[in-house]
Order: sequence, then C-alpha cells, then structure tokens
Amino acid sequence: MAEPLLQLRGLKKSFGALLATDNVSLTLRPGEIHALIGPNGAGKTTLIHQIAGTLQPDEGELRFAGQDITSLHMADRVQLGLARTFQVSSVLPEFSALRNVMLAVQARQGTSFRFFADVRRDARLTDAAAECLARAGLDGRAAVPAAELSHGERRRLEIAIALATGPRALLLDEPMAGLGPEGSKDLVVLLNALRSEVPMLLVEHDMDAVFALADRISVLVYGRVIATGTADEIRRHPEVRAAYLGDDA
Ligand SMILES: Nc1ncnc2c1ncn2[C@@H]1O[C@H](COP(=O)(O)OP(=O)(O)OP(=O)(O)O)[C@@H](O)[C@H]1O
Repeated sequence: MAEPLLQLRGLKKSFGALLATDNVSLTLRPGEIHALIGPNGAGKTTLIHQIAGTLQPDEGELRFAGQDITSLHMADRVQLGLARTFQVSSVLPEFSALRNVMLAVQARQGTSFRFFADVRRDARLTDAAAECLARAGLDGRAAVPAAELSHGERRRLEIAIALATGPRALLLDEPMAGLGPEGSKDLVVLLNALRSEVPMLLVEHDMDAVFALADRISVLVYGRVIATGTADEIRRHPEVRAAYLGDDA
C-alpha cells in the first residue's frame, strides 16, 4: 500500500470547554480522494484549518510528504504542496479569471508584481495560468472578470488557483456548496478527472458527490472519527447510520 502523503496523528483542539478535535488520526494516500463527512458542528472545518496551518492543534502531529509540518506556517505548507480551496472565496472579483490565476502562479514563483515585467517571463506566467484554467475546465473564460463568472465557474476558478500553487495534495472545503444538483455533477466530473494528478481531502455535505468520488470516507462526530472506510463500508456502518446518515442511506 502506498505511503500516506498526509498523516494526522492524535490531533486535539479545544475551544474553551469544547473539544472540537478529539484525538483525530487519519491519512491521505497518493491518488486517493478521502472524504470527511459529519453533521454540522462536528469539527470538519476546524480540522481543515489545522491541516492548512491557520489553526494550531493543542496536541498531536501532522506529517506531509515525510516531513513534520505541525508547527509550519500556512505559507510554508503551501510551498510544500499543500493547497486549500476556501469555503469563503479568495477570488478577486474585478480581476479576470486569468489574472486571478496568474497571481497564484506568481506567488508560487516567489516574485511580486513589477511595473516593467520581462515580456518572456510574463508569457510564461500567462501560459502556466492558462494551463491551470484549462485543467479546471475554464478554457475560453480566461478574459472574463471573476465577478461575471457563474457560481460553478467561480468554484472552478478557485480550483485553478489552488492548482497554480503546484499542489501535491488539495484540501477542499465544501466545494459543492450552493451549486445545485447539475453544478455538483459537473464538479464531480472535474474532481474525478483531477484525482490522478492530485490527491484530495474533501469536506462535503453533498452525499451523492461524496459517494461518487471518495475512495475512503471518514465520519466525524463531536470531533471524533467514528469510522473510516469505503463508501459501502460507511453506508453499512451501524454507528454511522445512527449518528449521521439515517436509515435510508
Ligand atoms: N474559533 C472558534 N471558537 C470557538 N468555537 C469554535 C470555533 N470554531 C469552531 N468552533 C466550534 O467548534 C465546533 C466545530 O465547528 P466546525 O466549524 O469545525 O464544524 P463543521 O463540522 O465544519 O460544521 P459545518 O458542517 O456546519 O461547517 C462547533 O461547535 C463550533 O461552534
């Protein structure tokens, strides 16, 4: 079995008396989509924050690509290839789709804006950004201001921006939110196509999407992982059915 790319060991995080992350251990393997599901307030976003580096765990260890990243800053985790798309969009609405992605490519290359940019460098930047847009299924929409993109296209743009950071793993926080059934289906097709390029940890409430995409599913309830398994194993799991899925799953 492939070595895990991302490994969480015994993570704990409290907010006052509330234990929001209760001894969580899980892995993300190369080539897989691992979904994290659970009722509202179960601690999914809190966990994603700790993986991305925007929140420090009280206890436990995070390893990524063989390295202990527990105390690394978010920017250093991104440099290592751990990219996140946000529940709240990080897109700049007045900039074109292409320009939004170019900013992310530029950040990866560690260069800032210059007024008199090298034309060849600028062309390389444009090409790299255009390629990320194409991988996210947005070719043909490069010149459109982000504000004029549809909701589904905005979601794709966020994914293109994440791809521009050169990720080795993607953290996706509710990518289907607000898309509707057709939009969700389209995004499922895209994520499915990307899975061989970049493994994903997917927080998602849309169970159709989760069951269509996930190689493994972990179920979080009151901050604790109560089960990890394939879609079939999770559907059949008695504690999961009782706590979360209900008996019609
Ligand atoms: N900064 C914070 N301070 C205090 N409590 C917090 C903070 N962030 C989250 N919580 C609490 O921690 C628990 C887990 O919240 P979290 O947002 O991680 O859950 P979630 O599973 O992502 O929920 P949802 O599915 O609704 O997004 C909740 O009870 C929440 O109120």
